[in-house]
Amino acid sequence: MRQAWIDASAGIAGDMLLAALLDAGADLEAVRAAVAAVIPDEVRLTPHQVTRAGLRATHVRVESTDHHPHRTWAEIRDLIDRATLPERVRADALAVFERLARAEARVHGVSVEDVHFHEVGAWDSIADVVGVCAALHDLGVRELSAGPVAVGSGRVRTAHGELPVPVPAVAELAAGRRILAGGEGELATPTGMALVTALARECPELPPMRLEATGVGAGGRDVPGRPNVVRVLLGTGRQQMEESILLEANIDDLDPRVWPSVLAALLEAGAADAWLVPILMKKGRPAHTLCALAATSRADPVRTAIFRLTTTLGVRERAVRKTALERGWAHVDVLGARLPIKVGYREGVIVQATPEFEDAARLAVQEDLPVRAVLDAALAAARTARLAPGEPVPSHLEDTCSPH
Ligand SMILES: O=C([S-])c1cc(C(=O)S)c[n+]([C@@H]2O[C@H](COP(=O)(O)O)[C@@H](O)[C@H]2O)c1
Ligand code: NI
Repeated sequence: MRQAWIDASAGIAGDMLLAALLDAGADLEAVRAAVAAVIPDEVRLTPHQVTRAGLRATHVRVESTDHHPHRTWAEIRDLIDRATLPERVRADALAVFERLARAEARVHGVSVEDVHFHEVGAWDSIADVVGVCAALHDLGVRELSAGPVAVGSGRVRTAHGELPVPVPAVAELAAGRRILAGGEGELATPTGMALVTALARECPELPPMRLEATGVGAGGRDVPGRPNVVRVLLGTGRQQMEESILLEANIDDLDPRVWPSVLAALLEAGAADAWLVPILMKKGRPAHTLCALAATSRADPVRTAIFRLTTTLGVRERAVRKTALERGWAHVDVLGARLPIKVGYREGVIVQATPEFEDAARLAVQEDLPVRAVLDAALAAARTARLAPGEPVPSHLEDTCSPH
C-alpha cells in the first residue's frame, strides 16, 4: 500500500504541498488537467528549481489574474461538482473546501452556506487544492499522514485586515491537532492547514515504510537558517492496527439501479470497503443500510461522497479498530499464464494466499474452463511455490496494492 508522510515542521501552504508532490514524482500534466477541468484557462502552473536556506526544492509558480476574488462555498462546490474528475479527486477537493467553509463560518459567526471566501476562494487557491488532490491520486497514495504543523508568529496583512498569527481560520482548522510554535511570520496558511487536516491522519513520527521518494516543496520566501520547505516522504508498507471510521445510513428512497455506482464511487473516494445490508425500516419499508469503512484520514471525503451521491439526510459514525494482515503479491505459472497470488501474513508467517479472482476468471474464459478449475490449479501452483498458510513469507513479495 502506497503511503506518504508530510513533514510540515517548517509550516505549510497549498502551493508548497503541491510543489513537494510534484518534486516527489507526481505527473505535472495530470495535475494541470485536473485544475483545468475545474477552472479552464484561469491559472498557469510552472514548477521550477530553487534553493531555500541551502536546500534544493521545487517551487511552483501559480499565476492567475484573479485579483478580487469573493466566492461563496456554494459557487466553489458547484465548480468542483460539475468538473470531469476522478471521483477520488473530486471527493478530496470537496472535503478540503467544506472544512475551510466550516472554519470560516465559525470564525465569522455566519452559516456555512453564507460563507464568503476571500483569498482562499481565489483561482490560485482552487488550483492548489485541486492540484494537491490530483497529485496524490496520480502518485497512488492510499494513506496520507502528517507530523505537527509549524504555524509561525506575529501579524499578517490579509483581505480581512491585519490578523494575528496563527490567523483565526488556521487556529480553527488546527483544533485537536498538535501544532508547533516559533518561526517568524505566517508559516501555515488556511489552505495548507485545510489540506493537512482534511486529508492526512495525525502521525507525529514518520510511520514505518519502505522509502521510495522524497519531495521538497518551497515556499515563496527564502529565510536564512530555516529552510522554508514542506517535505513529503513517499513509500510502501501498511499499518497493522488501523484507526477506522464506520459510516452508516439507512436509505429507502434511492433508485436501486444507482447502488452499484454508489459503492464503486465510495471505494474510489478512499473507503477501504463499502457494502449494503437489506433492512426493514420504520413503517415496514424495505430499505438498505449503506456501510462504508474508511481510515480516519479518509472519513471526510467518504462522508462528502455519501451526501453527494445518495438521498440520505444524515450519516451515523463510529470509531472502530481494524487489524489488517500485512500484504504482498507473488506470481505463479498456471496453464501457461502468470497469475497473481495475494499473500496475507503476520509475524513473518503466511496466513492467507489467494489467487486474484479477476485474473483467474479471465484465464478461465481464455482457456474455456470452469473458473473453479483455474482457481484449484492456481492454489496447487501456489502450494508448490511454498505460498501457503504456515509457510515463512518469501523475501521477494511485491509490496504494491495492485498486482498489475
Ligand atoms: O480568504 C479567506 S476567507 C481568509 C480567511 C482568513 C482567516 O483567518 S479568517 C485568512 N486569510 C488569509 O489569506 C491569505 C491567503 O491564504 P491561503 O490559504 O489562500 O494561502 C493568508 O494570509 C490567510 O491568512 C484568508
Ligand atoms: Ni476569514
